[in-house]
Amino acid sequence: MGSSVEQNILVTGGAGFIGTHTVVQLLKEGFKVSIIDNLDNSVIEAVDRVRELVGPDLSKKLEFNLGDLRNKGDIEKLFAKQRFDAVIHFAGLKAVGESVGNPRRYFDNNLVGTINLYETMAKYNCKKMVFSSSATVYGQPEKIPCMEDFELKAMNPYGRTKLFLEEIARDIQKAEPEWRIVLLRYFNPVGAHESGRIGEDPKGIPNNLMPYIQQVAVGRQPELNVYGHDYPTKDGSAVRDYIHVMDLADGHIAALKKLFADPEIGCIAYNLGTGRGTSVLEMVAAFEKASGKKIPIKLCGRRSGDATAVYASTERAEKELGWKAKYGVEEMCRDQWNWANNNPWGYQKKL
Ligand SMILES: NC(=O)c1ccc[n+]([C@@H]2O[C@H](COP(=O)([O-])OP(=O)(O)OC[C@H]3O[C@@H](n4cnc5c(N)ncnc54)[C@H](O)[C@@H]3O)[C@@H](O)[C@H]2O)c1
Ligand SMILES: O=c1ccn([C@@H]2O[C@H](COP(=O)(O)OP(=O)(O)O[C@H]3O[C@H](CO)[C@H](O)[C@H](O)[C@H]3O)[C@@H](O)[C@H]2O)c(=O)[nH]1
Repeated sequence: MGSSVEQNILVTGGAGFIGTHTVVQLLKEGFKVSIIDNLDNSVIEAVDRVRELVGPDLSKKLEFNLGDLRNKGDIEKLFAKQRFDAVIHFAGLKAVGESVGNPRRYFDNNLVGTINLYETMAKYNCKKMVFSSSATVYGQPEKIPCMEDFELKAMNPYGRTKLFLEEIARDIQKAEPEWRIVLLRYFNPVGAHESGRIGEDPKGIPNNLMPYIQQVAVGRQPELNVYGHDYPTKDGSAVRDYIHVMDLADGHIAALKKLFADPEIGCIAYNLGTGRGTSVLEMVAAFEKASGKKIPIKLCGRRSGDATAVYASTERAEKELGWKAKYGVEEMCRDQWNWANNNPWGYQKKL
């Protein structure tokens, strides 16, 4: 199982939703992990639970550093004291609506933070990077499934940061061919670790579908607004490619292994999705079945900027990374409910 030589991975944003799940898998695979996170959208309790999940021995290989990527000195401190073999870069802001109202915050955090990271990596000759991109770079795709070589476009400032950061990665690698960069375009990450100990815990009222459904199920919200019921889809609601966060975590391990194994990889994008589309109403029904709870819904108008149907072509990831999603919507809802039921207020003890 474990890697033959113990490789040391810097995980930015490792206290967050996808970060915590990936760190669990990295430690189990035998990697050493250093997290840097400013806890802007996460809590230290999440990292404590990662430690609890992997046990005391593997926990010794996990280090948490409070730091902000916008502050180059915070990154520099880490690189000055240890060698990193690669970086998995999750840290970033991700709320579409907030990015429309406050684009400078998004450009500062996501762009400046990432540029600081590249500068420091280059200085210390660490030139392997796995970057969190998003299906948002496909905009409103003209065709589905989305293939990695489709034309890219951004629909909002958040999406623009992902698009710019993809372009920046391609430019850096072109100018300095020794860089190896994998851009992972996540579709819609949902679910939680099967233990129910870690999961998604958004601050404030959730924007995304599954955290919202989860809060309705535990009584924190009265009903779900279904945005759009007149789309040209099977039931009129919009279709997305939901992917279990543990599958996503394993996708990062596969990407990392590819980075280490393939000197010719250059800078390449991979979709991480299941290749299957599920409508909002189908997701509600699946969650009701998994939880045994009724989710009251209100049919509303479309949410501005939403695409009708988006799902991934998974061919490239399957062929080149040897990775394929294992879980379906049933397991996603089962694990999301297990997390919600055990932690109705997320990582908070009580409100
Ligand atoms: N969850 C999704 O739906 C989704 C979809 C596509 C892409 N992504 C991308 O994946 C990445 C991880 O997403 P997530 O869902 O785990 O989000 P998250 O908010 O749970 O995790 C991001 C983490 O980064 C930290 N962070 C933010 N800015 C930072 C900075 N300047 N310095 C240090 N730490 C900082 C936050 O505190 C948080 O712990 C993000 O880049 C996001 O844009 C997420
Ligand atoms: O309360 C809600 C929330 C969402 N939806 C609907 O559920 C679907 C999924 O919405 P999400 O907000 O969960 O996800 P999106 O597909 O809109 O976007 C998410 O996934 C994208 C990748 O595909 C980007 O990464 C983006 O940043 C991220 O928010 C959409 O049709 C949306 O209108 C509702 O009906 N009610």
